[in-house]
Amino acid sequence: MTDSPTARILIADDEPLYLRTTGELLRKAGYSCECVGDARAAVEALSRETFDLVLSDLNMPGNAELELLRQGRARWPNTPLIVVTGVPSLPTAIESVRLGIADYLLKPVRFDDLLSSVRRALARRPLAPPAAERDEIERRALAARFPEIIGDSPPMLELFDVIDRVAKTDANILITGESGTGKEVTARAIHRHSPRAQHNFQVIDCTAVPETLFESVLFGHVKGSFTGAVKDQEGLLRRCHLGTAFFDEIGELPGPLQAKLLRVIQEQTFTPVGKSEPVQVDTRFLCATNRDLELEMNAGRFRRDLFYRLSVIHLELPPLRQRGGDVVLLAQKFLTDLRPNDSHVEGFSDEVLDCFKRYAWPGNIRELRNVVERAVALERSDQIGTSSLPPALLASAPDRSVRREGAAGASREQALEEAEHAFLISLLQQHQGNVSHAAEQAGMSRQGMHKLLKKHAISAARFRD
Ligand SMILES: Nc1ncnc2c1ncn2[C@@H]1O[C@H](COP(=O)(O)OP(=O)(O)OP(=O)(O)O)[C@@H](O)[C@H]1O
Repeated sequence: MTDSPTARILIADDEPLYLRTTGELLRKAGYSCECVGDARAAVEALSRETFDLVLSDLNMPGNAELELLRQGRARWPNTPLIVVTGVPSLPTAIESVRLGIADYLLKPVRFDDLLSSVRRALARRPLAPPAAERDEIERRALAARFPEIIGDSPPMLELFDVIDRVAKTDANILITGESGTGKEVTARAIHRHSPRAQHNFQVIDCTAVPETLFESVLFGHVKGSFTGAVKDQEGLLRRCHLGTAFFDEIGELPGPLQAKLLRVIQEQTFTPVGKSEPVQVDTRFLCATNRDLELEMNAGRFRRDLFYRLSVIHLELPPLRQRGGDVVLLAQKFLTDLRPNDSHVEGFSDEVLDCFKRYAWPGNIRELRNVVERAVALERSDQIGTSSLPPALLASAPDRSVRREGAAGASREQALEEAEHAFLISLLQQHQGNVSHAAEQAGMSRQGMHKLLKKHAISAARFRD
C-alpha cells in the first residue's frame, strides 16, 4: 500500500511538548494522529482500533522492558513501528532491530527526517488483506479465544464479542436460553476470561439441593446446629471467595431462599447455620435459567429486586436451530470426543447431516451430544448413517425411505432409553411442564426428576404454554 494522506498514526511519548508538536506537524502533513503519554495507553489504543503506523519513544512509563515494542510486534505484526528515542543505547537498538522495527531515530529529530521515515515506513507496509479476508481473520481470532465454546455462526460471534467485554467487569450476569444451549459453558468461559480466573468457579444447582438443606449447603453450618449436623461444614459460598458463584436454574429457587440470596448479593456477607458472626465474601454472581423470569415475576414467583441485582448484564443464548452451520461443527466435535479409540466410525453420511440441519433440536446441544453418543455406539460401518439416529430425528428427514428405516439395530438399553424418554414427555404433557407434579406422579423426588430430564435433554419449559 502506498502512503495515503489519511493514514492513521499513533504517537506514544511522555514528553508533552514533543508529543503535541509532532502530532500537529503530522496532522498538517495530512495524517490523522492519536497522541498518548505512556506505553499502556498505546497498547490500549492499538487494541481498540487499527493504526497504519506507530511512532514510539522508548524511555516512557510502562515501557521499562520495551513492552510496547514487544507486544506491538507480536500482536500487530503488520503495523510498522518507528522508534524515536532521546536515550539511545546499543542493547535497545539491537533489540529494536531484532523485533523488526521500521526505523530507529534519535532525538532531537528534524521534522523533515521524521516525515521521510514515516513515508518510507508507510510505503513499505505489507498490503492489508481485503476487507472480507480481514473480517474472516478477526472472526477466527475471536472464536479462538473461546476454544471451549464451539461455533462460529453470527449469533455466536456476537456472543463471543460480548463475553470478551463483560468478562473483565465484576457485573453480575444473568444467562438465559433454552435448556442445553450452553449456559453453564458460557458461565465458565466468562469466569476463565475474568480477573477472578485464578480462583474457584463454584456451581450451585438450585434444583439439586433440597429446600430444607439449602441454607446449610450454601452458608455452611456448625456441628450440632441441627439434627444430622455431625461436624462443622464449610458452605459453597465460602469456597468461591474471590472467585465466581454460578447459580444454575435460578428460576427454581423457592421464595424464602430468594430473599436470603438477595441479602448475600447486596451485602456480600452470610451467616453460617448455628453461628451469629457473619462471614464476608468477595464473589461475583453468574446465574442461569431457562424459565422466562419476566413471566415468573409477573406471577409473583420470582422477586423483582433479586432479578435486577442478578441481571446487571443479560445474555440470551440462541437455540441450536438458529445457529446455522454450528450444528455440523458441534456434531463433528462430539464425534471426535466420544468415539472410543478402537472405533471404526469416521464421519456422518450426507443424509445424517441433512437431518441434523433440518431438525429443531428442542434439547439443543445436550440433545445433539446424546444423539451422537448413541449413534457412535450403534453404528457398524465407518460412517454414521440414518439407521443409527433416533426416531424423532428421522421424522425430520426429507426422504420417506429414510424415515421408515428407523432405529432397526437398537439394543435393549437403547429401546429402554427411548421408552423412558417417551414416558417423560407424556408426563410433562399431562402436567403442563410442572416438574413437581410430574415427579410426584412418577414416584420420584423433584431433584431426581430434574436430573432425569437433563439426561434426556428434555426441557420442561416447552410444555408450559
Ligand atoms: N458451544 C458449545 N460447544 C461445545 N459444547 C457445548 C457448547 N454448548 C454446550 N455444550 C455442551 O452441551 C451440554 C449442555 O451444555 P450446558 O450444560 O452448558 O447447557 P445449559 O444451557 O446450561 O443447560 P441447562 O439449561 O439444561 O442447565 C454440555 O455437555 C456442554 O458441554
